[in-house]
Amino acid sequence: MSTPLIALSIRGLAKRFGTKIAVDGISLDVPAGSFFGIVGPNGAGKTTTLSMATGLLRPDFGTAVVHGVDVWAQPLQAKKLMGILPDGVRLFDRLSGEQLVTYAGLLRGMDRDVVAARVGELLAALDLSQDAGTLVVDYSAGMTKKIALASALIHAPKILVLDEPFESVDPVSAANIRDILDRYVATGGTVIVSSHVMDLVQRMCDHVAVIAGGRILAAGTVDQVRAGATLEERFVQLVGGRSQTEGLEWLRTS
Ligand SMILES: Nc1ncnc2c1ncn2[C@@H]1O[C@H](COP(=O)(O)OP(=O)(O)OP(=O)(O)O)[C@@H](O)[C@H]1O
Repeated sequence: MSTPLIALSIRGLAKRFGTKIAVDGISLDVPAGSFFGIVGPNGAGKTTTLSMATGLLRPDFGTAVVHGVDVWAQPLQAKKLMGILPDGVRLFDRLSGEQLVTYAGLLRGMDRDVVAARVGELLAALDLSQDAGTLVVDYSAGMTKKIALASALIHAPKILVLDEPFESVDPVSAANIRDILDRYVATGGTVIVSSHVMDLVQRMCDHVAVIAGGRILAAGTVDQVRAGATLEERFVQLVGGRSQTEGLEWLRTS
């Protein structure tokens, strides 16, 4: 069997905030054309890792290479290859949804006519056409997530890195987004998603990495990692930390 092409290669990424080690030397290969899930408990280091891997947060140590391009040594070339949906996005929210996605396309150096056509299609696919003219500051949380996703897709990148893309998104929109991502992967694109929803990751992704305490606890195909159990069962086994329900005796109404 030939070695798979690697879309994203992370080596020894580490980040400390004061005394807190958020990411403690993470190495990971994401095969090209894979749908790769990143899961882990709150505070595990997922966002910090993805931010360092996509050029948003400078690592203390380590490297990230996207399709052979070093993210920190050649940021412009690397960013052309990536579409990023960061967590807690701060958008230019005094623009309308349509203006924001158009701006994202023009920033990428795309032709104005192509941008206009794609913006229309993206807004329709994400059920935002009705609100194309509404200012993003007036969007709901789910609508904001979707318009940020549209901005990440407009230039048809080779790799998509999506931090919690389904958070706050309604089930119909989530199904539409999954269809869009499935089609993108089927045509050779690579998707990396972080999520807390194990069931979703198990159904949607072909690969997964479990992160806790800034380290990788397991990584591989979903079937390898879950090893016969459900991903949720395996996650709880690996991560531990189910808290006792003792205590909180005061939390009752009678
Ligand atoms: N800018 C920052 N300053 C200080 N500490 C930070 C900063 N960003 C993250 N941390 C800390 O680093 C650790 C990892 O945070 P991170 O946001 O990467 O976790 P996460 O896995 O994405 O969590 P969640 O699932 O809750 O979104 C946490 O302990 C967090 O408090």
